[in-house]
Amino acid sequence: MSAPAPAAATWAKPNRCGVIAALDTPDPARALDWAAAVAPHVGLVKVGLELFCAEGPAVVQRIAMHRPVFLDLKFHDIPNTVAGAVRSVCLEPPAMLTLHAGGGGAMIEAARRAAEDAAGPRRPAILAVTVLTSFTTEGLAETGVSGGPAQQVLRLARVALAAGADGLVCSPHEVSRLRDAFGDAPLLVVPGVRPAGSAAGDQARTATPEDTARAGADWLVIGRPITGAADPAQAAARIAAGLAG
Ligand SMILES: O=c1ccn([C@@H]2O[C@H](COP(=O)(O)O)[C@@H](O)[C@H]2O)c(=O)[nH]1
Repeated sequence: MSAPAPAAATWAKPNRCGVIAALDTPDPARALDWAAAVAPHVGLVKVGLELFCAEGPAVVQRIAMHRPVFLDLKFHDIPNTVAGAVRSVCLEPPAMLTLHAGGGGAMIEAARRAAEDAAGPRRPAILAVTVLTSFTTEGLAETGVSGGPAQQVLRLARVALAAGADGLVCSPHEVSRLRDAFGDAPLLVVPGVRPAGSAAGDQARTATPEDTARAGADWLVIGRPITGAADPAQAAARIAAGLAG
């Protein structure tokens, strides 16, 4: 096991684009094995709905022994309820947490305030998920949103950043447009990343790690290309080396 990380690491914008490994499994032992294996090669590890719903908050603390945790539960509810959920997860604050930008400015402001009140300087970064990376233009139109993902991502980003979000979750396809519109300050955390030759699976708006980093991403969220590899540590090391190069 690598050296224990603080239960809640403070977050900051990285100097260079880094990797967050998504530990998507309902099995805590497997998640802990993956976390230990990839820890030397990644900046954070992601606990998402699958693991959190299976194991609850206790698993977050165990995973955080390896790397700081990006808690990706994508809150979306009325402001009062989201503020309560943020206070609950801030009993042991993760490094970053997510909510849906579509929840609106009042919800995001309430989340930010709750995180500050509950965790002070140890508060997690508040990241607003814009348009899920599995959406195509057609899929988005089915939900009543015309104009395509890029336009909607920019619209939601404006709301989220004005309401106090520290950063955004977007696909590789929107990174450079967000940088043009909002500059360097917002954290851009980007799933839908696929090393050359990896299966896209259900991801629709994808690009390679190198191209996504060049576009201006801060963190790449990568799951199956790492956890589905025969050797997850080697897969993570290869991606990290590609970014360093
Ligand atoms: O728009 C989004 C928001 C979050 N995710 C999460 O990222 C990982 C990606 O996993 P892969 O196996 O590399 O596809 C996964 O945990 C999602 O919940 C996303 O994909 N898109």
